[in-house]
Amino acid sequence: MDNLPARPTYAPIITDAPGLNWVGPGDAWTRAWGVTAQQPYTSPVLPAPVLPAPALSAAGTFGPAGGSGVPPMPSTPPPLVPQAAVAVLPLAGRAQAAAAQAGPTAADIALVRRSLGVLESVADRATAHFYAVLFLRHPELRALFPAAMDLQRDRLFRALLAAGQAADNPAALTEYLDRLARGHRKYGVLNEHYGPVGEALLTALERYCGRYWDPETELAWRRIYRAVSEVMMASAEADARVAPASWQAEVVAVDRRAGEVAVVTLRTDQRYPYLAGQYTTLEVPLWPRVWRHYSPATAPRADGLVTLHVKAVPAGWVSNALVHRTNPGDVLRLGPASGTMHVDLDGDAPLLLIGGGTGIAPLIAMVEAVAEHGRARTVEVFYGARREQELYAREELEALARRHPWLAVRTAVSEGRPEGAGFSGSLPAVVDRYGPWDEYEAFVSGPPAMIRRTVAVLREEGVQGARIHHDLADPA
Ligand SMILES: NC(=O)C1=CN([C@@H]2O[C@H](COP(=O)(O)OP(=O)(O)OC[C@H]3O[C@@H](n4cnc5c(N)ncnc54)[C@H](O)[C@@H]3O)[C@@H](O)[C@H]2O)C=CC1
Repeated sequence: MDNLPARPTYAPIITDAPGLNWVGPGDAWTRAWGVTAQQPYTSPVLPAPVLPAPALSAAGTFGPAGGSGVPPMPSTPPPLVPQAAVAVLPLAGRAQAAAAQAGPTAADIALVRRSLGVLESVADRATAHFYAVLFLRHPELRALFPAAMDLQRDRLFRALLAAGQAADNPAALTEYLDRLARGHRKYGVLNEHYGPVGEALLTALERYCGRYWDPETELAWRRIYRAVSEVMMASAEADARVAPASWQAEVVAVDRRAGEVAVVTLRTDQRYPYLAGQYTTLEVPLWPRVWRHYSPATAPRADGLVTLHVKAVPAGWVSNALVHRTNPGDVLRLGPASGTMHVDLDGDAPLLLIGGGTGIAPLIAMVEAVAEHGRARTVEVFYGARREQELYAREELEALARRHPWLAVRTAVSEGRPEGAGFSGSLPAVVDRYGPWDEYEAFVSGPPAMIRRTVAVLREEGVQGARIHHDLADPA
């Protein structure tokens, strides 16, 4: 314990925002989150860096998507020792335990992949069984998860698949788990949660792998789960030394625009680190533990403000809360930024930025980043919407183009008649008309179908895959 780092202190950088300097019961945060004065107060600004230990879930994994139901942190952080994750899956015999402590082998990976293949067709039922077992045995863990578990179930299985697929590429797996662990800190996951999660997982696997479940497969899963847990605990611990688990963000403006879109500006309690083009995860007080992705539409700013573009989608819990029920003074929470869509500001390759609907947000942030810090380079923006009146960011883009001669902005509408110099047609088709783009670094953002179609068009035009960037996990 002596060699644990000193607990970091986070000083709020914003001192003039009434909602942001939480100090205890009765402040804006506790009011927003409905925490009563009687409840033990856990500082949202300075969560104890207690080696939080995610269990595979949310942004694509095991484990809870927890938020306000963060359990009280133990007063003494559990030590992070290599054996910690082994203890999460107690084994019957000593020999078995020793076998499980060995690192995963190539044969283990093959067995785990085989069982994932078996599970694919029953993923829904297996995941539901996993959660049922978990909550039955450990009802206290239910509070870490959102009320509606549908998306959560899908995420668990996708995370298992991703981990299984990357299992024989240690660098890729570690990178994936590191990201996962950082993203899971906001859920309030602790080291001690790994045990119950691992047990429930094995129970569900055993039930749904049928005749493909045998002692070798079980041992393979134990070894892999142990390795995964260790990496995640270590990553979470390392992250806790340098960053909070989440950021409080006070809403300073909500600018409602056409097409059910709102431009929401936030002031975070302390510097929110991100690169232009990346996305954040966001939770609203109305729907605790439900997190959604949104891309900042501004490059990181000196005043610390972060602007998001949000479209209220039918039955979208978070998006409707943001567009219709959020006002200045409300306090939201942000998770750490993620995503590989960002520009190399030292480069000078021309950029092709293709944004559909609110997918234009991260591309505006990139244009700002290039304008502020980049080198001279050509930047071509294609901005599409279904109808002319839904081009809610058009004026902003045109103002940027007037200011920067290296920037060209073209708009396209796929339904109805375009105004002025705008194009008619789907965004991928319009982009196709303007090629060739093979010298360009392309960034594509928007609805998944539009991204897929645009990536296909760019590939047909000869743009190398490595030069096409987007956030879609599976563009195929
Ligand atoms: N980093 C990213 O990739 C980001 C993605 N988004 C996503 O962007 C989407 C925006 O949604 P809306 O504003 O409702 O967009 P929308 O549905 O109104 O469509 C926007 C544009 O995409 C085109 N499009 C839509 N479906 C298409 C298809 N199947 N083939 C070709 N083109 C198609 C439309 O013609 C239009 O030009 C959301 O799903 C949001 O999650 C938002 C921000 C960042």
